[in-house]
Amino acid sequence: MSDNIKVLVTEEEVDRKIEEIGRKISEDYAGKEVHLICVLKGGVFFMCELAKRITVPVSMDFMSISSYGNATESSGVVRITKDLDDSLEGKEVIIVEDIIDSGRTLSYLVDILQKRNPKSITLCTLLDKPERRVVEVDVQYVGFCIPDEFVVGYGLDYQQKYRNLPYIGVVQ
Ligand SMILES: O=P(O)(O)OC[C@H]1O[C@H](OP(=O)(O)OP(=O)(O)O)[C@H](O)[C@@H]1O
Ligand SMILES: Nc1nc2[nH]cnc2c(=O)[nH]1
Repeated sequence: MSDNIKVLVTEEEVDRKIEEIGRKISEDYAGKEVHLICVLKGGVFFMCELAKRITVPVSMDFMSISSYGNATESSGVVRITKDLDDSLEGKEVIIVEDIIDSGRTLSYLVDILQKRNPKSITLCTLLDKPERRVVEVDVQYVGFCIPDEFVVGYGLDYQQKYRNLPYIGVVQ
């Protein structure tokens, strides 16, 4: 049986927002190059669309961190399941996420990636659930602040389904 999904952010709103963030990053990094790091799997749709909107030179790498498994609540356990391919030495790094919830994943990531000597690390997320924050994280680029509801679409899954929805929705 398929679930009923209530639309929270439409495809048009997501597209417009990504264009806006892409423009802002291009202005902020004018004359520089950016190295985008995608946190798999959820961040992949957002990062690909965002990369297309950035006008300064872009390189990309991918990393997988497991913090949730198939549950809808954070276990607080974060582990690297796929590390980056490339060095971060001297790079202007932007970590791209689909969502920040407790903040544990990004806090952990920033800690370990800072040790690899990037020139800078900034954080970019499509969605933010500020009410859920357990660990403080300094996020420079936020698409939408959303209420404390479990959302799917645009990379976000419910039991591995719905990542391919072109909008953000809530499973009813
Ligand atoms: O702020 P936090 O509470 O740490 O939660 C955010 C993390 O949770 C989601 O990943 P998930 O573990 O669901 O993996 P997935 O992207 O492969 O679905 C999301 O992509 C973030 O990485
Ligand atoms: N799919 C999904 N993953 C999450 N990880 C943290 N919050 C969420 C959420 O609302 N939806």
